[in-house]
Amino acid sequence: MHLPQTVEPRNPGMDLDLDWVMRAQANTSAIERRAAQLGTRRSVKKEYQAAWLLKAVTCIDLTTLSGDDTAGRVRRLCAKARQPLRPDLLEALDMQGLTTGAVCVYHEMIAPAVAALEGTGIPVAAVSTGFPAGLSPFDLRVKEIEASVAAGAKEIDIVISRRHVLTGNWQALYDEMRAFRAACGAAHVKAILATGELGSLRNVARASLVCMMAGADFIKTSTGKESVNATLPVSLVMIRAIREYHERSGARVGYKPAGGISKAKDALVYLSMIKEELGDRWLSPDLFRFGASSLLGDIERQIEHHITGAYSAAYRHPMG
Ligand SMILES: O=C[C@H](O)COP(=O)(O)O
Repeated sequence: MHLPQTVEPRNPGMDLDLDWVMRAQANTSAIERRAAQLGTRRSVKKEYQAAWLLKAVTCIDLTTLSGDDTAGRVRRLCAKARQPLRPDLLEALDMQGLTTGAVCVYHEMIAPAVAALEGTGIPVAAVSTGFPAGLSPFDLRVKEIEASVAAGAKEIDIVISRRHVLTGNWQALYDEMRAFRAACGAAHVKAILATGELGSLRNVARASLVCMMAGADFIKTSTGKESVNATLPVSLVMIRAIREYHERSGARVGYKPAGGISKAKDALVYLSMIKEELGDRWLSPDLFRFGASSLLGDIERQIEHHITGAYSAAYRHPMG
């Protein structure tokens, strides 16, 4: 089964609508109640879990973002992206063409990743713009994007300037994102909001809208380096901003929770939240990704458990 990856940008953006941005609110207690409900109930019936976990695999941006990354580590990561589960599991599931959604690395690791993924259709995503703090000079941040696109990255994960959000300078955030979008050219752009540093859910809602208005193809929670990374309340706020933006503009923007997602059961919660809040169209690697360095191992263990266990006959069932 071949699962082609799509990297076409799809959000043309729009003029900054400050009234809309300022109207954006987040009812913190209602959001937290809903998040608690999502986090504690069983998200997916047991007999369907293997099918959902296979879907999760296709949506992983398999990531290494460490100071001690080497070409060898990146090649091993790419081998895992090409064949994310053990061969016997893939054969049992008849999923030999299964791949992760992308591989995500720093700029210096793009070349070995591109070489290792040649001919697979798996895109290389590069973190950029002075990741993770985003505090290097603006012109260098733009040049970094251009260099990564020239090196073969098909997706660029930029970090926004948190200070623009914290000071309510929405025009500056919009202009910055617009410039990053332009520098990406045909590459797909994901805007990392670093939500753990934005101070409030209302700021998360407003920053999400501004980045989408400026043309972000995806909005992403975190770099993985903040002290608080992806959470369910933040995800609900961002997903609802995506829905609102789609209703108003017609454009579909993707969602990427990232940072600290390492358990298969958490992946199922995210997928079920996406299904309920945005619908099935978003349950696809072109509109949903997990940014994760250590999720795949647990998914592999859980899939093995499912196909060797009592639910082995049911893994082909549609998601329900
Ligand atoms: O963008 C991806 C994140 O940096 C990955 O975070 P993680 O290492 O906590 O999975």
